[in-house]
Amino acid sequence: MALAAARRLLLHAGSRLGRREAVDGARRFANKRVLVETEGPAGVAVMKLRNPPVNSLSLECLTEFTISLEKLENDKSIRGVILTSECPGIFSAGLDLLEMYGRNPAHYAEYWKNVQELWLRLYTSNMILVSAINGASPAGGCLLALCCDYRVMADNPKYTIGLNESLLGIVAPFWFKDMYVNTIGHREAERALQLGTLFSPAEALKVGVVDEVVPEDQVHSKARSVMTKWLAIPDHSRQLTKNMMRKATADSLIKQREADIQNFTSFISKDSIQKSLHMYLEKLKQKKG
Ligand SMILES: CCCCCCCCCCCC/C=C/CC(=O)SCCNC(=O)CCNC(=O)[C@H](O)C(C)(C)COP(=O)(O)OP(=O)(O)OC[C@H]1O[C@@H](n2cnc3c(N)ncnc32)[C@H](O)[C@@H]1OP(=O)(O)O
Repeated sequence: MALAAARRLLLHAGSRLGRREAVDGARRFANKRVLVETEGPAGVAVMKLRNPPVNSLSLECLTEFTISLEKLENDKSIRGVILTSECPGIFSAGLDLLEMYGRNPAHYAEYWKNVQELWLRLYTSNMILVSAINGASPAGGCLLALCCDYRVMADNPKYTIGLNESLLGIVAPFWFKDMYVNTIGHREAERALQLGTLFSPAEALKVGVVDEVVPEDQVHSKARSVMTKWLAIPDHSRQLTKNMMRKATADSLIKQREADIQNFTSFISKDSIQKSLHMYLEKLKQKKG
């Protein structure tokens, strides 16, 4: 209930801001953790995640992300979205570990429902989505990128991307796995999921996790030029084709959303899984020295 009210408030606040900030034909609206600007080719919005330090997908961040996407979907003048990050060196650290650790089952269920919601919206969006991956992109960060129609990654060996859940002692759910298989094929996905591989940009390009790797200062211009190419395709034929390619994968989650929430909740509540997450969080802390 509280979340629904927050959602209504944010939608309202976002539209007021959108009107107030219209300058020279460029428009912007912002929630606290997501900034949306329309700039560059007509009909294109740039969506920037800004949830420092690492753009982890907290419940608030997921909610704001979903609302921003909903607003763009409802704006018939927008045909494409470039998804990127405002946090230096980080695209997104993925799901917020603190939402999955030390909470109660009701919280886990609420969190997972919102993860599902964002994924379904992104993966089945009628808009053209291009990701400009300008930093590290593990797990849920990689998931965001995989939802896009095209992925451009910065050529910086410090940035890695992949579904690394197994390294945390957790398991990527079937719909993460399905999308990985759809993108890189069964054998590569099987190996990368078991090993929790985080690919360098060059490796990611080789296996097909990303479509293009460019010098860091060209990620945004390349994403824009890719977008221009995709915009040249008639929307109706592109959208029907996208739907044909993605519907079965999305439907398999839609058919069992409740069961998936229950699976997640009981899995993440297990003592052994909480212990693994605790150890992983400690490791992240120790890394700082
Ligand atoms: C058949 C039965 C199966 C049943 C299955 C059921 C289904 C179960 C499904 C369960 C699956 C759940 C899916 C999860 C997907 C995820 O996305 S999990 C998250 C994975 N993310 C990561 O592993 C990233 C971890 N972070 C990093 O590697 C690094 O932080 C970074 C490379 C992103 C950035 O490095 P750096 O710039 O050096 O920053 P740090 O000092 O490491 O971090 C700063 C600060 O942020 C905290 N932090 C980092 N990541 C996260 C995160 N994901 N969530 C929350 N917080 C994070 C980090 O701890 C630091 O905090 P402090 O400053 O120390 O407080």
